[in-house]
Amino acid sequence: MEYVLEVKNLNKTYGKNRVLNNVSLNVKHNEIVGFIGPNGAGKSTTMKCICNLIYPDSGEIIINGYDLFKDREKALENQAALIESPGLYQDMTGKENIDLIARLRNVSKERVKEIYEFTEIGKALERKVSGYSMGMKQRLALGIAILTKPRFLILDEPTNGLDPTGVIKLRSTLQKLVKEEDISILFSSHQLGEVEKLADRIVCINKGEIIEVPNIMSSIQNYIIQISDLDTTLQIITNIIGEDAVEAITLDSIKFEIQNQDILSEILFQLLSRKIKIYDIYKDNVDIETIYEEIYIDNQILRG
Ligand SMILES: Nc1ncnc2c1ncn2[C@@H]1O[C@H](COP(=O)(O)OP(=O)(O)OP(=O)(O)O)[C@@H](O)[C@H]1O
Repeated sequence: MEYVLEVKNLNKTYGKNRVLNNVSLNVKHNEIVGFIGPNGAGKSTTMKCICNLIYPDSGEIIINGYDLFKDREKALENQAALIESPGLYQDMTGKENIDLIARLRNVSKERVKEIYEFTEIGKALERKVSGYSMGMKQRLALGIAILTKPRFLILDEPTNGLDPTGVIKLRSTLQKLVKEEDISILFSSHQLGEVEKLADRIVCINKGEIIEVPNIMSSIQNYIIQISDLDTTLQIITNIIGEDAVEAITLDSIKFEIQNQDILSEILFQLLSRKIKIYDIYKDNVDIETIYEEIYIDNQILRG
């Protein structure tokens, strides 16, 4: 099955306020999708609909092939969610929290052991949750969420409240989930750097509508090249791609933007044939903040 989540034409109004307008998005098998958008854009509302916590006015949600509104139990069986702060029993130990849910859901002893390991909480699993750091609580909650081996995980702002170490650890935990547990993930976040590092793909929402992410992430490639002769190199690259796409950034390095690999080959060929030494060349990725600015700040239509 290609998709673990298909959301089609979701609409939701609160009174006269239309908060979701024909929202459609999907998550493919083994994919991590980042869901971004400004405050009040509709991220949580979309996620709550997917988790069946609220009903949309219209639209379709299919989880692992099961229609959420026609085959609710089967659809939800394949899904786990952390929507608000982890709902853990603070007066119980980490282990007791896991064991309790495992008993309620008939989870095997073997799986429970796997989850102890997964949390990477170690001996502290014997301590009360009230003394845990935010990161430990989150890993525990994630472990509990995946006890029943769901296919799809939905996380609303999972990096909220985590310190930098917690954020780095969460990233590796989620990547491990995709690899080892065969899980696909949809997560929302305001921390653009995190989205960029974690997501395979980004879905943007603004004022209740999904916006196409400009394809600049894949089509534009920025390179930085360090060379022996700045002036001649500038001239060669400018002749090939025009002066707007080239910029000297230090006394011996140049940044340039190309649309396809053939142009890069042409540039390198010409530099080498003019006996210019290339000390270093590397790709400078278009960062997500540039994309965010382009979508939400520079775009007049969206601003209005
Ligand atoms: N229960 C509710 N009753 C009325 N309006 C609501 C309700 N829940 C959300 N809204 C409105 O729906 C819109 C979308 O809110 P939502 O929480 O989905 O945004 P969000 O993208 O998750 O924002 P944030 O990044 O701030 O969490 C907002 O205008 C919000 O005020």
